[in-house]
Amino acid sequence: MAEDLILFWHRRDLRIQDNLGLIKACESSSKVIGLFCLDPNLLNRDDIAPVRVTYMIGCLQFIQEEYKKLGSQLLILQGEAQEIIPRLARELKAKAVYFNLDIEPFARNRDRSVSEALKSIGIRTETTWDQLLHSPDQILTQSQEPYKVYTPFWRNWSLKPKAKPQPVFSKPLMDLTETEQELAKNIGVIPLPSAKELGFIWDNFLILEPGEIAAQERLEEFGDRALYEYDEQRNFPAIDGTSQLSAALKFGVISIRSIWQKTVEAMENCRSDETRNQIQSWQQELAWREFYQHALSHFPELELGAYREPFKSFPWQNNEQYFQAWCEGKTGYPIVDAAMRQLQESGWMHNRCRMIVASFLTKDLIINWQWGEKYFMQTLIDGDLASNNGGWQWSASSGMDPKPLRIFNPASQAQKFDPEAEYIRQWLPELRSLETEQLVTGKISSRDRKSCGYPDPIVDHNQQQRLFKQLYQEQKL
Ligand SMILES: Cc1cc2nc3c(=O)[nH]c(=O)nc-3n(C[C@H](O)[C@H](O)[C@H](O)COP(=O)(O)OP(=O)(O)OC[C@H]3O[C@@H](n4cnc5c(N)ncnc54)[C@H](O)[C@@H]3O)c2cc1C
Repeated sequence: MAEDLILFWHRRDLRIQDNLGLIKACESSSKVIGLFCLDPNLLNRDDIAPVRVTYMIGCLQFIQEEYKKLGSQLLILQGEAQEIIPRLARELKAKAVYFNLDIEPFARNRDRSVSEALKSIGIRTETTWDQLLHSPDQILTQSQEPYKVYTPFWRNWSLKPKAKPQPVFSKPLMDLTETEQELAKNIGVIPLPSAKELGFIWDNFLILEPGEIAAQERLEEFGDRALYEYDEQRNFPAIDGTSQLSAALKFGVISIRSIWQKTVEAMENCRSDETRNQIQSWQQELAWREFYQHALSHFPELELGAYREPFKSFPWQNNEQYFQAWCEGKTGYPIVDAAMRQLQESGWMHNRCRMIVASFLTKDLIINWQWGEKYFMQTLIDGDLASNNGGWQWSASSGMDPKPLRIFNPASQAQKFDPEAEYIRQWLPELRSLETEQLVTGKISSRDRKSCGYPDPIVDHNQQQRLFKQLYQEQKL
């Protein structure tokens, strides 16, 4: 008897190993064909970063090769998912379409439409949670409500047992027949295009090589080295002290279970509470990722604006020239500009600096955090709705958070976290000749600024901070 044909739809799980939905599909049949949809509803948005698409295409190329090794293939479709997937499934007489669940509002609506369209033609869908250690309905307060504050969420989440990664997957699979192959072509299966062919140009380096091998190697390397000093080093942008795995996590190029397992093994090997705390500090960051995904799943309205009611009508000043200067790294505040140049040139920014530039945009320039949120999505390799929205709302004080007003002083931040100005010099080479003291305090004379071709500060931090506080009080926030 011929094997049932199952389509496995990849989305934020661009890997073969420890992919729970894919494993489930392969348990039900040997004829599993991978599928990825280049959907214009996503690719034509105005907040897509060329660096992110470049990384994603590289990861797709990688799993195409992996499917070939298993004897099957990854089909690339171009078109609206709800239209083209049911058409392909019907033409190929697929028995079912399997996929892993997502929490983003767009994805949830799309998945509903795809599932309904498939159901109407008699094709089953099977779904699995894969991108989180705990799905949103597993972590609730005693009164079965979603958490709105991180610390109690962490207490509950950290105590729950966590699944281990699945054994290495190497089951041989069957491919399409020649006739099925022809049918697929007629439906609109295309060769994998390059990012450039899709209109996204990124000619700089990528902080992480695409594909699951590179992500696993990065995890190994980080786990053997920086993990044991994470808490001490994670706030210093000049130190290579964080994993830089965020893009791999965003696209599911590595599984969250294998990442967690690395921390469990590291905990087992450590001899002191001090080292345990360093590892736990990284676990807490992984929990922030889940906290924001749970929040967006329970409160999809977060995508559209401020969580806290009074912030919905905050009188942002939205000066477009200031915004331009911020984007280009020309505010005249060295730590802010260094961070924005890191973003432009590498498509990634250190977390400490994300907090500094977000505070500067909202509290010093008094510009709506949603402008910054969008700019980050347009430029970040790891741009992710839940984490980015969460990070921006945290910085703007508009989110679910008990401590509402945070204003970072750029000079104090630089003095504390880049005391030798190494990071500033790396990303602002025009300032390399200046004294460290000048760079971290930002106290640079107009004459020195001119001779380095570096702008005067566009605003005065103390003045703007007072103005922001006044506006904040007036809103009775
Ligand atoms: C304004 C702002 C915007 C942000 N936008 C994004 C974004 O678009 N995408 C994104 O992945 N992260 C975002 N973050 C969170 C954080 O800055 C990055 O996840 C982190 O810098 C990635 O570097 P890493 O992989 O070396 O992190 P590590 O320190 O090695 O942490 C490991 C992983 O934990 C997760 N993580 C760490 N910190 C956070 C956090 N604060 N919130 C949520 N998850 C976290 C990430 O998946 C990260 O890869 C944002 C933070 C702020 C303040």
